[in-house]
Amino acid sequence: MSRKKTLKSKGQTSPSTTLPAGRGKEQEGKSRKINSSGQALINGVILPNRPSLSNSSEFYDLAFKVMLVGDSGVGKTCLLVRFKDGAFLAGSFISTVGIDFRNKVLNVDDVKVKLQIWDTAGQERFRSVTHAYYRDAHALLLLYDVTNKTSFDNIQAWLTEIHEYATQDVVIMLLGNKADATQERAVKKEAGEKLAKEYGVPFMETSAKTGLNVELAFMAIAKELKHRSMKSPNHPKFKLHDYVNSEMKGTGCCRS
Ligand SMILES: Nc1nc2c(ncn2[C@@H]2O[C@H](COP(=O)(O)OP(=O)(O)OP(=O)(O)O)[C@@H](O)[C@H]2O)c(=O)[nH]1
Ligand SMILES: [Mg+2]
Repeated sequence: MSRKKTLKSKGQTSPSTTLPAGRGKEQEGKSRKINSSGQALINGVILPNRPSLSNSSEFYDLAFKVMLVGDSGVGKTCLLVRFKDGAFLAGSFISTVGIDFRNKVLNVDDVKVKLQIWDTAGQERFRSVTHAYYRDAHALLLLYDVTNKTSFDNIQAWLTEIHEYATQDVVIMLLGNKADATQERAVKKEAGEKLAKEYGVPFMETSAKTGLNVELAFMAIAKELKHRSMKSPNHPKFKLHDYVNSEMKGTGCCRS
């Protein structure tokens, strides 16, 4: 496999992936408009141009799109900032408007895997914007907040939405965030485990505040996507559930 330096021209596909030409169902005809600057608008929200996976100057071998989804306030933006910058956004909560993305290249068993991570707005009014991006996603990190029972109860609805808009083989992982907030905890870890088992998805508790399992969540996704795209009879099968269960740390630790 040759290591590529990415090209800057628009519309090029990555070595590992092709971008679907179409968009999510919701976007078709419904409330999609183009403004005078040529930008796409859904329900009045300006959509950022979806960057090509290869549109960066970083070296990588494989590239994938990962989406963060879940109710507003569960900690999607904080999780991404912790992963990308190793910092925690404490203080006042600034809700994401529309959608944003950050890139990070991980070294997975000597293969450079670039994750383009899309941070979506959890607020209901931006839902149609989020729908438009599901189809391009290779993996979804679905978050709830362990201090907010409603965000946990809404996971089922999120999964229904995912099954409607995302591709069939999208990798899904369930994360119970804010595991550091022991005093305010409203959802037991066992409840998260049970729900994840019901839906057959891997699960872990995370904390954007302490960094608990944050690196692991993204690394596990990167490993799974890498193994899927490099399938070869000589490589032993990667088992995402087993990897997560063996590497996961419980609350009280500060793995980052
Ligand atoms: N204690 C604790 N607080 C957290 C954690 N992650 C996020 N928060 C806090 O939760 C609030 C919401 O975090 P965000 O990351 O902005 O939430 P979001 O999911 O991006 O919300 P939307 O953009 O509206 O969808 C902020 O006040 C954060 O400081 C965590 O791991 N532990
Ligand atoms: Mg946000």
